[in-house]
Amino acid sequence: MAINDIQVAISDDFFSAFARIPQKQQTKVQHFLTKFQQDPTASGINYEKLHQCRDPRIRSVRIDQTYRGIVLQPKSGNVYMLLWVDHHDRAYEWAKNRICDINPQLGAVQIYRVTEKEAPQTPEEKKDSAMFSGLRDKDLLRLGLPEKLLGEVRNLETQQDLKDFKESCPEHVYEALVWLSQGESYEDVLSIISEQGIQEKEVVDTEDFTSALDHPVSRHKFYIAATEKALLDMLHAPLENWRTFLHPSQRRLVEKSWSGAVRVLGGAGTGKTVVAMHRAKWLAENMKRESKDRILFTTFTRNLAADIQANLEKIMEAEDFARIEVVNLDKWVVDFLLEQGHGFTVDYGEKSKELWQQALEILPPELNFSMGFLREEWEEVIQPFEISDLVSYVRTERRGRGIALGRQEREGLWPVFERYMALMDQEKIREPADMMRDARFYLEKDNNFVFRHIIVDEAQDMGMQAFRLLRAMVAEGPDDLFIVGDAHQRIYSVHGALSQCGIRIVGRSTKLRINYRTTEETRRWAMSLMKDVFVDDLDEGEDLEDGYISLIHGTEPHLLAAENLDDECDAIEAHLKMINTNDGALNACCVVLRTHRLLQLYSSELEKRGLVLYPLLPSRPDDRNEPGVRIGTMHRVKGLEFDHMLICGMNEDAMPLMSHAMKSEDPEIRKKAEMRDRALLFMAVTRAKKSVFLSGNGKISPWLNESRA
Ligand SMILES: Nc1ncnc2c1ncn2[C@@H]1O[C@H](COP(=O)(O)OP(=O)(O)OP(=O)(O)O)[C@@H](O)[C@H]1O
Repeated sequence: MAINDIQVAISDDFFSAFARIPQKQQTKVQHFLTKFQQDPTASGINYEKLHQCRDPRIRSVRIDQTYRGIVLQPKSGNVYMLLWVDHHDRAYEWAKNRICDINPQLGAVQIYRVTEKEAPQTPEEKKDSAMFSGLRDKDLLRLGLPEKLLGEVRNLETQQDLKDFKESCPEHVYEALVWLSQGESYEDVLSIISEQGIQEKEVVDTEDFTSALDHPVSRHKFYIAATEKALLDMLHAPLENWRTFLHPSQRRLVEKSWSGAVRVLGGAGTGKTVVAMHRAKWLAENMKRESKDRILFTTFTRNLAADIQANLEKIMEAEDFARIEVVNLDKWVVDFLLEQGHGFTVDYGEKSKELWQQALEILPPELNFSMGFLREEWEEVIQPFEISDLVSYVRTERRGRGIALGRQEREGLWPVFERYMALMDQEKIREPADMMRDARFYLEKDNNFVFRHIIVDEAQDMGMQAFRLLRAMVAEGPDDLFIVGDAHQRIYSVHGALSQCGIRIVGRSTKLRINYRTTEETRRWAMSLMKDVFVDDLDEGEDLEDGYISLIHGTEPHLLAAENLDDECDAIEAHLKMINTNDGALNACCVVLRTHRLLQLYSSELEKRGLVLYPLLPSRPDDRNEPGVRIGTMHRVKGLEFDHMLICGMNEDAMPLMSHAMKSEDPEIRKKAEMRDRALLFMAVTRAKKSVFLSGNGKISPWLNESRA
């Protein structure tokens, strides 16, 4: 808010237009905005009425001789809205058919475009072939459709018509139309949007822009700078809309006090990380200044934690940011245990294989179980349920195991597990899950709640020990835990249901549904991979795939089955060259392979063809200023995004990978291993913003075949 209670609201379109004008004019716009924000009524600001403009409130303002800003000046009140900036002619053209008003049903500010000649608006006139012929005018208006667009909506017949209409339509109405066009019922769409705080109001003052700007839909569109500095920072920041323009469904989750732990599900690219970051910011900003409480923002992977830390620092004041610790959970545990004098080091599998071999020496010969089976029993039963003696082992239900074990077999197996534990003690090492358990014991012993709030990203990859530890790190109460995740992308851990770990989310569970990253074509292809499989909801229920949409469109994923490796690599090279010609920037392309062996093979093949490659390494962040096609294993791209994804080497033995788990005697373990690879492919595909290319050679992956059928 500037002086004299004058409000200057700036639309997201204005920022996009600003980013496109030359630097010289950008500087002039900044000078103009500083003046404008101080006093939009100053005599130096020349408001000019546009004669051909459909909206009588729209004016142009002079930036310099050739550039103009487009402003809305309501008849009454102290609100000024900046809508666009451009070269004189283009600015006038933009403004000509634009209308900015308050929707009489919802009370939100909307910007939309009417056609030169509005379609005839005979009430209830409907074509049978029209997409929304089943709905009455009043139903459409209830969704917030501006009355002036009713005729156009009545004329929409195909998906393409709907796509073309996107530019004219307010975004939240377009979302509702897309849901309807995908077969969601009108009632379901109403309930999705009312969940976002978008509801019909009984009384709306269509001249009260001050109140209307507070509506969640308006806040998704307009930015009100609190200070001059905030405005200038906003102009200087690269244009990343998520920093400011949260979708109503996202804002609702961020700015709310919850009575306990919250779970947020959402498909790939629906902004879970964005929401989690804004949640941390909101919590920090709403703490009492003198409070010593701390917030933990934790993730599964180290790289993501580093990214989030850098992003939070950009969007927060230093004083608030200082209250937040951003760290991946493994690292927090290691540091915490070190402080406690725990004396064990974490082993990520380097030493444990040898210890298993030693432990296996005492397995009675009549029990013919492989090392793989024993390790699975350890990871799926002993470790998560913290079994520490034979009596408990014999009594355990062994959920999720496909091979039954009788009492005698368990009695025979138990000494092997005991020996493995003793060897670990002797070597002073612990597996990551055991480190988590030990950390929890320390916390529980001292009743030590280290944090006031905890935010968890990538929760699908946290196992039971992680959830139990998180529960012990924060006292149960309002806003204690905020957990976001998507089990479609579980590529590491054994599933730990929240409720089994003491985390109660009943009545505080919600879903993000709009995909901001991938195209609708990619989203659907990825979803088809999960068509007939059970995907959990991080708890004991199922995450149904209904109700997700993407508002961006592109090409269908390109699938290629080559005769041999040479042909496949030639096709990859040709595809990359085509992208380079059409879209530039090879550094926004990423090639991924299932294994390190395949990564080496394809890297050398592609280099032979003269392509410059930039390997993705765990030790360094991806620096997009460096040239080269990005290349890495599929696991390496978790949490990242690229314009174009190329998923190569999709052969029968690579996807799903014929790993130990896939060869397990236990059908449940095979099923889980296959599911992990499906999730891995799902995750890799959904890293793409613009296009996806999938290729294999010889006998190709059944997943490429299935989707080609
Ligand atoms: N409100 C928003 N406005 C604009 N862009 C957004 C918004 N929310 C999210 N995005 C963008 O969408 C993309 C995906 O966001 P994010 O990484 O938070 O999603 P996610 O659900 O965590 O994804 P995944 O689970 O696939 O890793 C990012 O490019 C982000 O900047």
